Amino acid sequence: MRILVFGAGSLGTLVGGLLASVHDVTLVGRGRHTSRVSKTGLDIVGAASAHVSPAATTTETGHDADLALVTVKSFDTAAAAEALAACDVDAVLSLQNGLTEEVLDARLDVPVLAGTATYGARLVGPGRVECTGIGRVVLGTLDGGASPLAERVGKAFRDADIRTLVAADMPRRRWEKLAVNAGINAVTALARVENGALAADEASDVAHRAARETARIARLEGVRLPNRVAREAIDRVVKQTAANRSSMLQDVDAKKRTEVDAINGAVVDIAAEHDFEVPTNRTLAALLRAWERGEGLR
Ligand SMILES: NC(=O)C1=CN([C@@H]2O[C@H](COP(=O)(O)OP(=O)(O)OC[C@H]3O[C@@H](n4cnc5c(N)ncnc54)[C@H](O)[C@@H]3O)[C@@H](O)[C@H]2O)C=CC1
Ligand SMILES: CC(C)(CO)C(=O)C(=O)O
Repeated sequence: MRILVFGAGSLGTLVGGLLASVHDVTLVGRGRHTSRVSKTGLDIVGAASAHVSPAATTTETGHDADLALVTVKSFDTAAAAEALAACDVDAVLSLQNGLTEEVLDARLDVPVLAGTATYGARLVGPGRVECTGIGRVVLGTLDGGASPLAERVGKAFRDADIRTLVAADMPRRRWEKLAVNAGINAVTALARVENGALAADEASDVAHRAARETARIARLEGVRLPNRVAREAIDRVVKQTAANRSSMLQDVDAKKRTEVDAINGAVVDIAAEHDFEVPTNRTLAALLRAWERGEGLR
C-alpha cells in the first residue's frame, strides 16, 4: 500500500516507520527530522526496534497515495485537510486524539476512517523515535458498520505487525476515548501528576465527572455510552497507564499548546448545541486555556 503520513511527529513517525517495513511510506513533516530520515533513514527504539528508510519530505501537496494517515496535533487538522485536498489520496485515517475526523470529513471528498491509537511514541531526535509502549490501533468507519476499506487498511497495518482491530462501533469507541481524555488528560495536566495519581485521590472525582458529562453528550448525539462505562474506562486507563504522563501534561511540561479545544472544548461546544451544561468540562477547558494564555502560547 502507498501510505502518506501527514504529520511526522512522535506518533506519525512511529506508526509510519513500522508501516515502512512492508509498505511504500512517505512521511510529511517539518524541519531537521524529515531531512535526516530522507538521508540516513529512521531508527525505531524502545518497545519496538527497527531501522527503516521511508521517504520523507516537507512538501505538503501534490502527493499520490492509497491512504493518508493524519497524525498532526488536533489544532493543525484543518490545515492538514487543506494540504490533503491538494493531494491525490484514495482514503484518509486519523489516529489523533479528540474529535478531529469531522474536520477532515467536512473538507475532503474521499472516505475518512476514524481511528484511535494507544501506542506510545516520543520523537527523541532527528531520525529517531522511541516506542514507549506497545498498544493497539482501532479503526473503522466514522458512522460505524462494516467496511471493506477499513478491512483493507486493518490488514495493511497487521501485515506490518501493528496490533490492530477493525471495529464496527467506532462512534462509541471515539466517545469513550474522548471521555477518558476529557477526564484524565485535563486533570493530570492541571494537577501536574502522572495518570496513576488519580487512583487514590479526590481529583479522580473531577475526572469521573468530566467523563460522565462526556458520556451524557455522546448519548444526546445518539451514541450509546452509559455513564458507568465512561467511569469504568477512566478507572481502567488510570490503572493500565499509571506511570504515564498524559499527552496534555507533556504539552504543559514543554510549554506547548494543548489539545484542549478538541477534547474538553469540543464537549462544551457540542453540549451547547443541545442546550446542555457541562460545568466540569467548561471549568477544565477554561483553566487550561487560561494557562495557555498565561504562558503566552496563543
Ligand atoms: N505521541 C503519542 O504517543 C500519541 C499521540 N496521539 C495523538 O496523535 C496526534 C499527534 O500527536 P504527537 O505525534 O504526539 O504530536 P507531535 O507534535 O509530536 O507531532 C505532530 C507533528 O505534525 C507536524 N505538523 C503539523 N502540521 C503539519 C503540516 N501542515 N505539515 C506537516 N507536518 C505538520 C508537526 O510539526 C509535528 O511534528 C495527537 O492528536 C495526539 O493526541 C495518540 C496516541 C498516542
Ligand atoms: C490514554 C491516555 C490518557 C494515556 O496517557 C492518553 O490518551 C493521553 O495521554 O493522551
